[in-house]
Amino acid sequence: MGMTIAFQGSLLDDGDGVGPLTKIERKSLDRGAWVDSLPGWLHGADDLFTRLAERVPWQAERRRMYDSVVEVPRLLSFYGEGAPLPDPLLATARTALEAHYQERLPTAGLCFYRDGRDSVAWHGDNTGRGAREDTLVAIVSVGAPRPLLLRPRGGGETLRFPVGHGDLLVMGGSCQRTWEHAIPKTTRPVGPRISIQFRPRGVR
Ligand SMILES: O=C(O)CCC(=O)C(=O)O
Ligand SMILES: [Fe+2]
Repeated sequence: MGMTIAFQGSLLDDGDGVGPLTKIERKSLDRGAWVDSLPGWLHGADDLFTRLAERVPWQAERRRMYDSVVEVPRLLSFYGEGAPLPDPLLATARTALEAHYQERLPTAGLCFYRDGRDSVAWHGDNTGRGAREDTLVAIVSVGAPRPLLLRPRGGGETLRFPVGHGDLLVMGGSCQRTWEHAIPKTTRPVGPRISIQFRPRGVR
């Protein structure tokens, strides 16, 4: 906690930085899952969007689906353990999250949703130990908001969290095993959004 206060002070000077995580709100979901959310957590989010859009080596990926090869409907970039993050503000965000949750979050996955045709289908981040253990996935969003949807695996009410412009959303507990999340496609005109997912070792 002392750490949180220390870097807040040092970052307020130039407008960039993160707010106090003490204001985060937890919503308990059933089956041992929870979601923490803090809108507008990251200051300077719009400039960060511009920097990331320009500087990150974005990749279009193709995946095999049955007999055909399909383009993944978003651009991706992955910063594995030890890889320097593409922006100092992301390093600040990670340090704050690690201090708050008392857990190392050494990998960062970045997704670029260019427009409403880009999306991510229903899934849990349960490759690796997320398949069996409780995990934490912290998502920082910059650019235009898109709804992140959450629903219990096997059916149930869908929850909707609009995320963009510096919002923080953290999925925890059993969330990756017992719930699924998605960013649905939309035909409405929407601006581009970049999502940064911080994860513990062995979670993907
Ligand atoms: O764009 C997001 O915030 C979600 C991305 C996601 O679920 C994933 O990459 O696993
Ligand atoms: Fe995910």
